[in-house]
Amino acid sequence: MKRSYQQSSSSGPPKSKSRHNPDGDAFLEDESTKIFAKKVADHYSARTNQTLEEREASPIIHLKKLNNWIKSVLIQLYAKRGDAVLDLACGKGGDLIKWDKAKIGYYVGIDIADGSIEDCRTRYNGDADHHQRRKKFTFPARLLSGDCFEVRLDKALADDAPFDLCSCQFAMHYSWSTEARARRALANVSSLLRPGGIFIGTMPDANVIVKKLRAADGLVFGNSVFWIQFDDDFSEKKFKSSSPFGIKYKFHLEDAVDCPEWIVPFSVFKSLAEEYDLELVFVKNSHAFVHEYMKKPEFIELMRRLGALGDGNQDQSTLSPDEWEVAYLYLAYVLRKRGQPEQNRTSTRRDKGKMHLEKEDITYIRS
Ligand SMILES: C[S@@+](CC[C@H](N)C(=O)[O-])C[C@H]1O[C@@H](n2cnc3c(N)ncnc32)[C@H](O)[C@@H]1O
Repeated sequence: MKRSYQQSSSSGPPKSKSRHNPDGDAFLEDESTKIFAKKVADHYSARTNQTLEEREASPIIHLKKLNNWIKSVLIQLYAKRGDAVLDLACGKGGDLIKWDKAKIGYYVGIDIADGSIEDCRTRYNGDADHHQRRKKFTFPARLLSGDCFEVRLDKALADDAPFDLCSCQFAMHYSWSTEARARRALANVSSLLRPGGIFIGTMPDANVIVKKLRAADGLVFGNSVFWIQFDDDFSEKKFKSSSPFGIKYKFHLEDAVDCPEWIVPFSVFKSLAEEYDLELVFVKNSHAFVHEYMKKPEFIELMRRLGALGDGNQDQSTLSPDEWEVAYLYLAYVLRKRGQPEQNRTSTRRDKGKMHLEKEDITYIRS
């Protein structure tokens, strides 16, 4: 039975008036939720592609490389040849090469930021890759622009599902502004994954953020590359377990992020996911993730190639302590959709995608 977390929230977060309809289907959003979703979309849409030189000069270049390593490890662990992949909040398509290396069979990417989807399209086509011109991707693709934490995706993607793997990298926390959005996010993942399908992701680690908040003098903390600021509403630094949604903070990461985000208490995420038949395989803070997978030769070699810790040769540069502290703010998770995989899964879905995407091929889904 679905439980609503908002029943006893007479004070404290969330301030939002959104409500989960216990019947399950109708979700109402209030204006402030829409405004914040638009703020997030505008922020990411406005971020332009960097040249290789600009990227290498970034104060968080090694953190970006470390995050790419974490995503690559997740993809290498769970993506199989021929898989149909759904990339929720795909951004500018920064993971396309990783999917290509995993030899997936079909890719659907969706993001709320129109500008990012357009960049993803050009990157997929190989027209304007800012890193290098590369050979064509080997999998057909489809791109959509829309709010994947608000819109029902099962209808928009009826011809593309079921997916073998769903990925949501550094984005699930944007769904946690209200219970309705958090549920929509998980309902979308669950309804689109096949039984036995895998959901991989990365998001902020609420335990670490709250611990740092409590250790700080005021409501702001950070270092040379990031700061996090909570509103006065949270001056007591206490969070009710009955109100786990809408705990907003402002996140600034040099050369990357500057927008509102929401705390995702992992225990709530885990139990809400179970309501949608998604069972936890593992969760690991990024530090523990690095320690665990840096024991394996293939991932040590991948780290060397990506250069997150420097290239081990003449290059003396490496991840700074401040970047390593930012890495600690994140965790990686893997969930599995309950049920047994079907023996003979039909794969007509790859015919739905194209190998070259025109502007008109992008589907705009609006609520
Ligand atoms: C930190 S970026 C990560 C992008 C990509 N997943 C990656 O790892 O490179 C967060 C992304 O989430 C997207 N996003 C935020 N809210 C969203 C929503 N409601 N629906 C779809 N995408 C959303 C942003 O537009 C942005 O591209």
